[in-house]
Amino acid sequence: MAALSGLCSSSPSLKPKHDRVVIPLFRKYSLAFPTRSNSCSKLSVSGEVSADLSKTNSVGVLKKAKQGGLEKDPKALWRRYVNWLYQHKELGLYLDVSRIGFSDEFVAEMEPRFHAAFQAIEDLEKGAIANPDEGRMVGHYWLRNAKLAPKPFLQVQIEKTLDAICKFADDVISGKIKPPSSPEGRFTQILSVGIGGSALGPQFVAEALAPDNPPLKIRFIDNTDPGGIDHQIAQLGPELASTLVIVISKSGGTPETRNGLLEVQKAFREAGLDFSKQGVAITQENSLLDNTARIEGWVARFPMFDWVGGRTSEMSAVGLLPAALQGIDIREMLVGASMMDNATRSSVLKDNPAALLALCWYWACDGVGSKDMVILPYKDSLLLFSRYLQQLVMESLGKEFDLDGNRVNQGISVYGNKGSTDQHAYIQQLREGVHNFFVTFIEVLRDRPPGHDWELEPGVTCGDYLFGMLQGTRSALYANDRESVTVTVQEVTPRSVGALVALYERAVGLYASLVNINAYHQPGVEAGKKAAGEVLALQKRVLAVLNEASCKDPVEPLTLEEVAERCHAPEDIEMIYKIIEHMAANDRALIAEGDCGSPNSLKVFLGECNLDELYA
Ligand SMILES: O=P(O)(O)OC[C@H]1O[C@H](O)[C@H](O)[C@@H](O)[C@@H]1O
Repeated sequence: MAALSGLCSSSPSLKPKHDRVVIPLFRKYSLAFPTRSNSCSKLSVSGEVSADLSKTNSVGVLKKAKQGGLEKDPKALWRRYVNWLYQHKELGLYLDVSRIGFSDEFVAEMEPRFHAAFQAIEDLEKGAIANPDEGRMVGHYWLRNAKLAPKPFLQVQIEKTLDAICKFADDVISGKIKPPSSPEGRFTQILSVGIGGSALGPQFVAEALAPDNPPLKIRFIDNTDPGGIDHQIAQLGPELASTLVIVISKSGGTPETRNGLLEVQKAFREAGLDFSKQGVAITQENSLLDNTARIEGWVARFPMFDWVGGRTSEMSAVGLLPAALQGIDIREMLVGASMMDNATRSSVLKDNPAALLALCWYWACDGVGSKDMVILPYKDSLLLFSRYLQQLVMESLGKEFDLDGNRVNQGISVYGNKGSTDQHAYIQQLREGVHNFFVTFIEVLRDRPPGHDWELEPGVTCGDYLFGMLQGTRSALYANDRESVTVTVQEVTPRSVGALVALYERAVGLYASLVNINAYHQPGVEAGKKAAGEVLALQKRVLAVLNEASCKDPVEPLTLEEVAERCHAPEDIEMIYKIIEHMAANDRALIAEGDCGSPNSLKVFLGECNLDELYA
């Protein structure tokens, strides 16, 4: 036992005697490697996709090497484990890639791609326009080490914002900044309104790190679901008077967030509270949200920077302000991230855990996303890590075109909750069913704070069971040729969480370079938003048509076809049916006669006629 804790501890006195000898991999091999333009079929943006394009994106030896199968000899496997084990001593973080079956030939063949990827990351950190489509720099790495920022004014912005966050959080927690009409005389709750990258990081960190009794408890409105919003507000009850509402939106114009804000402001009005005395905005300067907050005189405003993307904004005000208000040590989060950033700057593959992850992803997914990434933290507090990674990985990597305009339909699907809970849900399929995934186990060595554990049977604690479940599942999956990566941390602390975030941010950036895509834009998201806008515009036309018919005397009920005709949108009849069905279910003064199950039988009119609108 003593030997084990010595091996795994980050305490300097318990360090292993010999450092692992690192062989600079990229000097060892000098195999020829096809250039990117040779290795990828050149297709024009408008060109047809080759059915087998995916295979041309894989390095040549990939398929051949895979046919060899996974190493099963225990001695050879142990050698592989020891040979490839990555350790970050100071962070107490380990990465085991031995259960991914890549071969030395594959590693060698990936060398030129990694060279290019390391160069791209170096350029990005120096301020290159790493998001070419949007002409933006990508600077989330500067947030945890402002000295890296390419311009002095950026450095000042970062440091000033961090100081302002810490001071504001201290003032709120101490009661220096307080709500005007709360009996407690201080803020007790945070209601965070935001979506996507403006919610997922804060949600993950709150679940992972908030103390049992935080100075302020946090709740989230991360959708435009009226039921969900009502639930959050109802749960706050009278504590609305002591709730600090943080509205987070980089663009400051995201509809779901705007709606959440309007709903919360209505609740404040109804409770006789002044929202402006309890509202905080985190957004880009001069955005709609920023201007609203400034004009209405909200309690505080914090900036989001143009060069920080939503999904990599956890170390900006987006993640740091809510965390600080919950009593989480945000400077420690930044230290953890910065230490990991240093490690993942190495251009020696074996020394760079993010590069090792990217290598594993490429191998497991054939460089084309052919397998899903199942994230299994064996720790309840890390439950939301997979949801956080879903956006980070899928919004970054899920791209139709590569940087040369070839249609590649890249991406890696991410899902997972936690172990051992998931063992009683879907691990059956992972072990025996369709083989379309690889697993990432997240192992946390410390079960409980020192002095709190006890043996629930001789020699065995509750945490030993969790440990056994993880190891058992890893072995059972591997025995059936299911590959896995294991990331091990000592404890879930602000430092280790910061490091995990930074590890995956870098792995995504490197992997994006390996497959030659822009990880920092999200053109596909616009399509859904645009379509949603069109639905709402159509709904307004439907209402106008129905109003006109309903103002006639006698009222003229219309069939769906007639509504569609009068909206000049016969091709949208199905959408018109869905609009009417939704409005009818929500007491919108709309009367639908007939059977909703037989749409052609429906006749629709409004229960009241609005003459003002008719003649507007
Ligand atoms: O922070 P916001 O501007 O409100 O954006 C929130 C989210 O909106 C979009 O859907 C983007 O695809 C996400 O990357 C972003 O995080």
